[in-house]
Order: sequence, then C-alpha cells, then structure tokens
Amino acid sequence: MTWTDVFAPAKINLTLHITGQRDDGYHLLDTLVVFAPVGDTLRVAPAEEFSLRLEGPEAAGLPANGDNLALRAAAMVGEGQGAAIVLEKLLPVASGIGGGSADAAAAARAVLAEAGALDTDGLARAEAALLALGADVPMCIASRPVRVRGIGEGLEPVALPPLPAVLVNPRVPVSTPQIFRSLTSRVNPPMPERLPEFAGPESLIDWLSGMRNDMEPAAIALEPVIGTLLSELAALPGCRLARMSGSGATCFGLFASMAEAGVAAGALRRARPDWWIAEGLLGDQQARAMPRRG
Ligand SMILES: C[C@@](CO)(OP(=O)(O)O)[C@H](O)COP(=O)(O)OP(=O)(O)OC[C@H]1O[C@@H](n2ccc(N)nc2=O)[C@H](O)[C@@H]1O
Ligand SMILES: Nc1ncnc2c1ncn2[C@@H]1O[C@H](COP(=O)(O)OP(=O)(O)O)[C@@H](O)[C@H]1O
Repeated sequence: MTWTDVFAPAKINLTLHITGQRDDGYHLLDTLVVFAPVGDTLRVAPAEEFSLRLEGPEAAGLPANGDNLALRAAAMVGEGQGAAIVLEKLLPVASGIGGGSADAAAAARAVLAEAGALDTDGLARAEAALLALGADVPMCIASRPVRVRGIGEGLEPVALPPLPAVLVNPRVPVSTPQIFRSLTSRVNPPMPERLPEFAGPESLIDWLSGMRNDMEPAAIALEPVIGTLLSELAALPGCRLARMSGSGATCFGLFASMAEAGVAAGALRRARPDWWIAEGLLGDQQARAMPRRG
C-alpha cells in the first residue's frame, strides 16, 4: 500500500474582529490568520472504503467514526473514491487553533492528490464545498497567511513576515458556539481596509497591538484561567504582545526573535508543566502542508 503523508498545521488568529451577524445567526468576521509549524499529521492510502484510525496524545475522546471532520471532508471531496486515514492527533481539541478544520483540510488535500486534482481548481472547489463542514476549513486548505472576511469564506492572501511565537493552552476545552452566544458586542469595527506593508516582525507586532480579538472578554469570563495565562505570557521577558486565538483557550505570545521565544517557552514550561506549550515561527506552512508520498 502506498501512503501519503499530510501535515495539518494549527491555525492562529492574529486578530479576530467580530463585525456583525447574519440573519441565520452566523457572525461576520475580519481576521488575520497565520499557520504554525506545530500540527496534526495524517497518513492516507487508497482503499475500497473510507476508514479512520486515531493515534497520538490528544486523540482521546475524539470521534473515530463518520463524525470526525477528517473523514467527513475526505468523503465529501473524494466522491467515488475510498481512503484509509491514520490521524495522529497532537493539537489540543476545542482550543481555538482549528485542529478539526486543519485535519479536514489536510484529508481533502490528500484525497485530491490521489485523484490527480490537487490544482488551483481542485483546491478552490474544496474550499467552497468544505465551508459547510466548518467556517474555518476554507482558510486551512492553503495553510498560508490570509485575511478572512464573511463567516470564513472571503479569503484574501496576504504577505506577512514570519512571527516568532509561543503557543500555550491551559488544558481547558472551550466550545466555539458557546463563546459566540455569550458575546456582549456583535458589531465592532473591522481592521483597516488596507493593511500596511511590514518590514519585519517588530513592525507587524506593533500594528497588531492596535487590533483585537473580540472573543477574548467572553472567553475569559467563561474560563478565567485564560486571563491568568495572558498575564503570565505578557510578563515573560521579550514578550511584545499576548493574545488569544479564535474562541480560545489557546493564546500566543509574540517575540522579536526565536531565541527570545525559546527562552520564554522554557521558563513557562518549568512554571506550568501541565500546560500545552509550543514555540515556532508563525506564517506560511503551505510547502509543508502539501501531500507527500511516504
Ligand atoms: C472562531 C473561529 C475563528 O477562526 O475559530 P475557532 O475558535 O473555532 O478555532 C471560527 O470562526 C470558528 O469556525 P469553526 O470552528 O469552523 O466553526 P463552525 O464549526 O463553522 O461553527 C460552530 C458554531 O459557531 C458559530 N459560528 C461559527 C462561525 C461564525 N463565523 N459565526 C458563528 O456564529 C455558529 O453557532 C456555529 O454553529
Ligand atoms: N479531527 C478532529 N479534530 C478535532 N476535533 C474534531 C475532529 N473531528 C471532529 N471534531 C470535533 O470538532 C469540535 C471542535 O474541535 P476543534 O477543531 O479542535 O476546535 P477549535 O477550532 O476551537 O480548535 C470538537 O468538539 C471535536 O469533537
């Protein structure tokens, strides 16, 4: 059997402005999204039917059947095909970094590759079809920096300098619908229409400091540990900005260099051995995310 390896990188919302609400209840977003060098990995091989095996430290409690987003995406994109999928789950579940959406997008890329349809057209069709699986799935398909508007379908690729970062999850799952429901303000200003050009990470971080994650207050009210985590991240030497990703609870700290991020991650690991902590450059993961023959 020939296996294909696919990387499903974590999605990070550098900003998340909630700008309105549609009549069907879905919220309108204006969000700047990048991808992390940490993620889940999938191995996919052609088979008579679709099947899924779960592995890895974060797999407990995830559906291994047709409710799993990886399996659902593969079946939606691969009509008439079958695939055996092995998902190694390394990202915390329900944590604001889109693990399920990243797995769905990765499974779709693998199935498209198997059908010889991993081209601009195939990817665009998958983006449109898989919005129904989750508002985060289209942005995860290309896994490169993007500004996203609408409920998740309005994608506009952007060029950003890679950002040295520490990602931290305090090991509390957060339900995305619950945070959307408990928002106190649903109409907030978008980001500026035109994004500036950024010479390097420091100018990007300065600009990000004037932007927001509008889900942060509701998430902190529901899970106060997120507020504690943001204060601890912000207090780490060299941390220029601490913010929550998505609906939480994962937060990120941004630094001017990977050397500073590495030292900060080490210090936080010693202080908080039970938290999930990862460091790396946030930005474009497209090259790593595309399927490779194993
Ligand atoms: C908040 C964000 C920001 O990137 O990320 P996460 O916290 O999930 O990582 C996303 O918009 C989440 O997208 P995703 O997790 O795919 O959400 P979905 O499964 O489509 O929706 C779950 C539920 O959240 C609400 N929802 C979702 C997206 C949106 N634009 N407006 C909403 O109101 C709806 O109640 C929906 O039923
Ligand atoms: N492959 C998958 N990985 C993670 N979650 C999944 C997957 N398939 C289905 N789910 C379900 O999707 C929900 C959201 O999970 P996730 O994508 O990790 O959230 P978030 O976008 O907040 O990081 C969870 O309740 C989980 O049970």
